[in-house]
Amino acid sequence: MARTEFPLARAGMSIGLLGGSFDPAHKGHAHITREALKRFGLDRVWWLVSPGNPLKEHGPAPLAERIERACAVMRHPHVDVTDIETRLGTRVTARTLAALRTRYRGVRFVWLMGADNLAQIHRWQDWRWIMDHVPVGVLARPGQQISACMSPAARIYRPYRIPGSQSQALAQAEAPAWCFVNVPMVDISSSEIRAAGKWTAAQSREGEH
Ligand SMILES: Nc1ncnc2c1ncn2[C@@H]1O[C@H](COP(=O)(O)OP(=O)(O)OP(=O)(O)O)[C@@H](O)[C@H]1O
Ligand SMILES: O=C(O)c1ccc[n+]([C@@H]2O[C@H](COP(=O)([O-])O)[C@@H](O)[C@H]2O)c1
Repeated sequence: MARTEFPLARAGMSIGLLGGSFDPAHKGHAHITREALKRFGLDRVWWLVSPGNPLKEHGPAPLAERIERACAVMRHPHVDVTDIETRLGTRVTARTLAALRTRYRGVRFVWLMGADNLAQIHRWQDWRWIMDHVPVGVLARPGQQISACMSPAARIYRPYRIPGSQSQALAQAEAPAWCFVNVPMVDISSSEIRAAGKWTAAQSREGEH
């Protein structure tokens, strides 16, 4: 369900944060969210529907539109679709994470992302702060395996990698800690949907390709 305020969370809970443009949300997002809940033993996942990726030149569709679609795509009792970054007034992930850690003392946050973002994270603002302060869960994405595993972030933080077989330990681990899980993959992207010029309900439902 969509949150119109900051979600509640108790100290000790582990919450995965999936940030994204969600322009639009699709079944790949829903799929990695379900896998992350299982593989990283998370209590909840919050989708952070971004006001706009700091590295993308063109702004996304209006936030309300993207949130509405995200809510249609992701229906799960342990997942919240949120506009937290707009409420915090930040679109830079390191700032978002710092603000959430202050606001939710005692909550264990895990940053979630697809393998394509592990390949690029070294271009994000204060990316080393993210890696040094928040456990990171990376989910396989078609065609991204090699670039992710050879990336600067993967190389620099190799000593802190938790094997996929121990993924349940990630949320309780002290950062730096990251884990790549080789989950079954769903080959779909928002850019592909935008290029096709339409969004259909079938693109949102898991199991339909
Ligand atoms: N099919 C997928 N498999 C694995 N991870 C995915 C998939 N689609 C999106 N993600 C991840 O979800 C997060 C949000 O993705 P985003 O909203 O940018 O969707 P996208 O499909 O990558 O969009 P675009 O094509 O516009 O770049 C990112 O961490 C991204 O890596
Ligand atoms: O903080 C940054 O510099 C930064 C640069 C690029 C992307 N991000 C975040 O990465 C997440 C995925 O972005 P996107 O547009 O690929 O869905 C989203 O939460 C963005 O805010 C963050």
